[in-house]
Amino acid sequence: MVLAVDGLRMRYGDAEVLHDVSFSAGHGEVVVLLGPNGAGKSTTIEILEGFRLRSAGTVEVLGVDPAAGDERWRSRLGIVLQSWRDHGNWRIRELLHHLGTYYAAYATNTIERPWDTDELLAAVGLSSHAEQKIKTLSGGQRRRLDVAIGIVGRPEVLFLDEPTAGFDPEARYEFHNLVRRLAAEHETTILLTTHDLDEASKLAHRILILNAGRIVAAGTTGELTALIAGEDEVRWSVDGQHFHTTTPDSTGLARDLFTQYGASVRDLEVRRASLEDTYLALVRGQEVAL
Ligand SMILES: Nc1ncnc2c1ncn2[C@@H]1O[C@H](COP(=O)(O)OP(=O)(O)OP(=O)(O)O)[C@@H](O)[C@H]1O
Repeated sequence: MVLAVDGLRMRYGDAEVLHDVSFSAGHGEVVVLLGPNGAGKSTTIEILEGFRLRSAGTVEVLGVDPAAGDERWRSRLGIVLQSWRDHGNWRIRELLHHLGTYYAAYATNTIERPWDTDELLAAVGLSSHAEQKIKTLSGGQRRRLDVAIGIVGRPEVLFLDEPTAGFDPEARYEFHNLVRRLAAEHETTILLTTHDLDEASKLAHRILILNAGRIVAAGTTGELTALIAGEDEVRWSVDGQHFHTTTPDSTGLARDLFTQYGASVRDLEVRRASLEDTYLALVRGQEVAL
């Protein structure tokens, strides 16, 4: 296992913010941590990065306890924090090149380090800004640079804390492709936090829903959606009259409609219970068939 977390607990003073969190992830797996503000996502990720010391439980990242990770171990991780602002006067290409030199000593027979600067600029869509000073970038461009800084050392594990906050739809789409590529071609294990359910659905091999410091559900989008034994919403029209109902068997309803009204059935629309329904039910503490 690349990530192995068992019985993780975290306390800030008297407040226990993580209670018995356990999960694992293998090579090339994309795991998404979803949860409301204050659920403990950043705390979890910061403990795995070795930035915070846990109160209890066992944690291993690439077989090493993050509390005891050395430089070689750190060189195998990529980290994109929620936000950091510095290096404003550096130019984009210079900074990436400079940061990359740190990783050269940690290249292996199978992993070439660092990532070639021009290839990296192209991968994050910053080629045309390479000579600009960082302080002149827009918010979304700055976030792309954060991602580039996170992956310049060709990490085996990548931690991304809300990486797409501020991205426009095209940047988000390209970023999703990049994440898939890193996982599929480079076998990078990725732990990502987001508030965007659509993003979680698109990227995750597995979603962990964290609420008030506990994992309240884990699984694929399909598995999580199935937890809500929801009724589908069905809309249609016949001869210009619009209808709307809910049913647990939308396929059967559609079959009956076509048998009865044939080609007069128009505008048929079925909305299945979504990840959003499950998520909202879980974080509002409603009963869900776990
Ligand atoms: N340094 C700290 N000292 C005390 N409490 C903290 C500290 N850092 C975080 N907390 C508390 O721990 C809890 C979890 O915070 P965390 O930042 O991990 O949540 P999150 O899920 O990442 O939230 P968000 O979605 O808002 O980023 C919150 O209640 C927060 O107030």
